[in-house]
Amino acid sequence: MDHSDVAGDIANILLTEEQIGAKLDEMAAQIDKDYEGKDLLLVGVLKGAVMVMADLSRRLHTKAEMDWMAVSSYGSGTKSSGVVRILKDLDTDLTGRNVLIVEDIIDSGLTLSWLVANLRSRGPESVEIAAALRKPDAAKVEVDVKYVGFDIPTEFVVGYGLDFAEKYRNLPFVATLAPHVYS
Ligand SMILES: O=P(O)(O)OC[C@H]1O[C@H](OP(=O)(O)OP(=O)(O)O)[C@H](O)[C@@H]1O
Ligand SMILES: Nc1nc2[nH]cnc2c(=O)[nH]1
Ligand SMILES: [Mg+2]
Repeated sequence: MDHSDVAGDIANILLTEEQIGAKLDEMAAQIDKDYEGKDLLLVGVLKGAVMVMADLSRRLHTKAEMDWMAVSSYGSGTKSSGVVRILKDLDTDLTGRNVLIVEDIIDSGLTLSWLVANLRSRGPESVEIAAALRKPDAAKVEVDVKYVGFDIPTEFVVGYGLDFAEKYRNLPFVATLAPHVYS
């Protein structure tokens, strides 16, 4: 195996591509029910949410717009700094809109609690959250999540949009990394 092959860096696969796909089917069906007859604006949080946005939005029958925000609280490390910065703001005016924030993971909850408050201050009709993953035991602030894929243990995971130092986002599954990767 050469050093560009990621297989040797994976310790444990927590969620397979099939498991993620089946869960997104359920989440999309529920969102379709809840937003029937309403306008829907999906707000993806770059960069981690790219995969879940692509896969969840393509399962919806509801007419939806998409916009993107980039906020960062992690930098290149594995711990949240608690400081959220807007790196790229929305292009869309949220006045009167039904906003559904699409996220890859809720860990401490700091990113989303900040983001929900920020978006709510812009005069939307509603703001809800859809997240593929959540770490219940890592919560530092409670975040009210309407649609959640999987609750996972408090371990640093990569794949399906989630990176370590910008790598591993392109893995189709969610996994932990082998210890040698961190040293
Ligand atoms: O609940 P929290 O502890 O706040 O963590 C969750 C956030 O951290 C990650 O983003 P990150 O800031 O690493 O940027 P990225 O999406 O570009 O990887 C992840 O994509 C969430 O947005
Ligand atoms: N890659 C990655 N980013 C995160 N951001 C918050 N929690 C995590 C995690 O477990 N993995
Ligand atoms: Mg993110």
